[in-house]
Amino acid sequence: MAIAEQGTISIHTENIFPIIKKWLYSDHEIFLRELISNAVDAIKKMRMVSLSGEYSGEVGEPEIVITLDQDKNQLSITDNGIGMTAEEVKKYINQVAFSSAEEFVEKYKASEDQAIIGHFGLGFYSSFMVAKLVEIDTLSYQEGAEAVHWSCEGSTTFSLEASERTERGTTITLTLQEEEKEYLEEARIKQLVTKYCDFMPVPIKLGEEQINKQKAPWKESPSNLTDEDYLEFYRYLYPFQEDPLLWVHINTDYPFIVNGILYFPKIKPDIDVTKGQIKLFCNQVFVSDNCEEVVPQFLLPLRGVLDSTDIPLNVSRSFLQADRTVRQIANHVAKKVGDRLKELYREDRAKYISSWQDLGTFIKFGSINDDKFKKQVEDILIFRTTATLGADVPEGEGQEGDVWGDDKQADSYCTIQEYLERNKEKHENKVYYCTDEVNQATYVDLLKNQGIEVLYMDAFIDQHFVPFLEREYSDVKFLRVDAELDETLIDQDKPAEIVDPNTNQTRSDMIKELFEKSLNKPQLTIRTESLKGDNAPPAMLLLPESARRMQEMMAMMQNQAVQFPTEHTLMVNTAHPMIQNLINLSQGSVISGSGESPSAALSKQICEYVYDLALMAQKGFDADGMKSFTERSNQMLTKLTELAVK
Ligand SMILES: Nc1ncnc2c1ncn2[C@@H]1O[C@H](COP(=O)(O)OP(=O)(O)OP(=O)(O)O)[C@@H](O)[C@H]1O
Repeated sequence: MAIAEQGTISIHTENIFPIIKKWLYSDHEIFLRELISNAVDAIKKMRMVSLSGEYSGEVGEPEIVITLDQDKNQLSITDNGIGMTAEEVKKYINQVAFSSAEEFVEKYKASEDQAIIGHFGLGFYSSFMVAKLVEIDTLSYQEGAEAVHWSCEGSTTFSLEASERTERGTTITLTLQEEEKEYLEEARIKQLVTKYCDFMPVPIKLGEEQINKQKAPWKESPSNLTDEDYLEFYRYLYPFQEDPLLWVHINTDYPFIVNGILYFPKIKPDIDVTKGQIKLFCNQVFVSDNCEEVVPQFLLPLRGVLDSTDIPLNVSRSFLQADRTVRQIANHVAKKVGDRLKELYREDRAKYISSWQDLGTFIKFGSINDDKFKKQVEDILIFRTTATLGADVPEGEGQEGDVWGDDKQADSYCTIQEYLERNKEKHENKVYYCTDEVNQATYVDLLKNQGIEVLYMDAFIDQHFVPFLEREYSDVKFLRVDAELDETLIDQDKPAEIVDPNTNQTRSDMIKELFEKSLNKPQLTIRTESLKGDNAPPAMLLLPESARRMQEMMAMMQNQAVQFPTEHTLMVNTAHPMIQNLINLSQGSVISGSGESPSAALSKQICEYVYDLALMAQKGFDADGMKSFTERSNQMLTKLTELAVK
């Protein structure tokens, strides 16, 4: 079809009112935030005009007063700001979406701390979400200005007339709709002022009483704040919570403006890392608790306040995420957080270490999630080690409850790089780690006694962090202490002694066979080695790293507890005197009638017992295992006592 007509689609203002009323903001309560923001702006503008010398009269103490009139069903907000002339009312109020803020700021070139809140020229109209009648009573600061009264009942018609007002400033009076009467309750208004306007820089009064805190600590210079000030602010924002570990004060005005105080709380295991607790402000006006779009995910466990006029807050979430400035701000905040951690590491190592349990979770989570952050913190990512590296903590500084315990003996911590460097000669590109200090104690001891250093990776997050480290250090092998025997633990020099000339069997072969027969578990691999060191146990279980990981992964995917791997190795220490005795015992010549000799039966029982003990060192027993272990123990003790009394 040929184009018959072209034109411009016209929008009628009549259509705009219902939209404002219904959909401008889904939350009706924010009308109060908008009107108070306008009042604060008017007061700031007055100060600016006065500073510019354009106004020489008294500015007076700034204040905003909220009045509630139950009888008239009215809520009003009065400020002693700049006021408006009839011309300004026509220009700024009648023309919806024509904000004077840009124009004003351009004219007076506002300094940063005087920044104006309003930008869009729609905030005022949000009052129609709750009011059936809105009135403005205003007198401009300008010489010779006449007070005016504007009123509108939520249609496109308004009336503008002269007013009796004699005081400079503006009063906005809302006659509330029937279903919005909650805004006549003092408690509701106080709650809203605390939520949105608590830190606005002008006293807000309900009658005689000031109901906002007014001071915004994040706008202060850090040098003016003491530790107690920071803690007090935290307790105010998050009452009944444990004090934070540390904080970072962000004060940036180039290339974007962002102020804030972020706190590191103690991290609870049940913390929801998808929900942020940082409060977003725009020019000291509370905007939202949803900081998920503005700060990188790994920073979500942090708490506190971020305030920026450069975050476009009236836009959709997806737009926010894609916004370049927002991304820059997010990166900047992350960098500041990293810097603060590095500063603590440098300047107060003892505190860093004593807070490591919480900071570590955060730093590891951040490293996994953000490459830039990882690079920033990799030199301060530490692990507790079995090596004694000299005191990280000066003598006498240990406190009860600190990681180095009551005996003031500091645990040592080091980075992966330091570990690798230090152990290069002994075992290049291998990291031995322990995930459970209690259950893996035997293995850790064995390695420690042979001078092999072990790192503790026993934090909740380490299960995910070890695979991450493996990707990072691709040529390094990470071995859990029970995964493999290090060559240095094995006495290689012991000659394979042939003890049975008929079969050519060595002692090791015989031990292996004895255990295989006695235990009769096809999935269990028996391995024999002669271990160095007097304290080496008679036997221990080895869980191959890859099989164990696979099991852990499956358990995680199915949301089940990790099962003990059925495929494992019982490593029998042929150098242990008990194992050596066992061979002699199994070959014992006592034959009693038909069947097994008593000594062979006893050696079988001891084999089972040795396996029990090795299992117990790893994971403990289930109910059946415990029962047979107790039975076996009692039988063995009975035999021992029989021997003793003979
Ligand atoms: N209490 C007041 N005193 C003086 N001028 C006011 C007052 N309230 C509103 N105005 C004027 O009306 C204009 C429009 O206000 P409105 O709240 O609609 O938009 P805004 O504050 O500029 O932007 P936003 O939509 O972000 O709130 C303001 O820019 C200001 O010039």
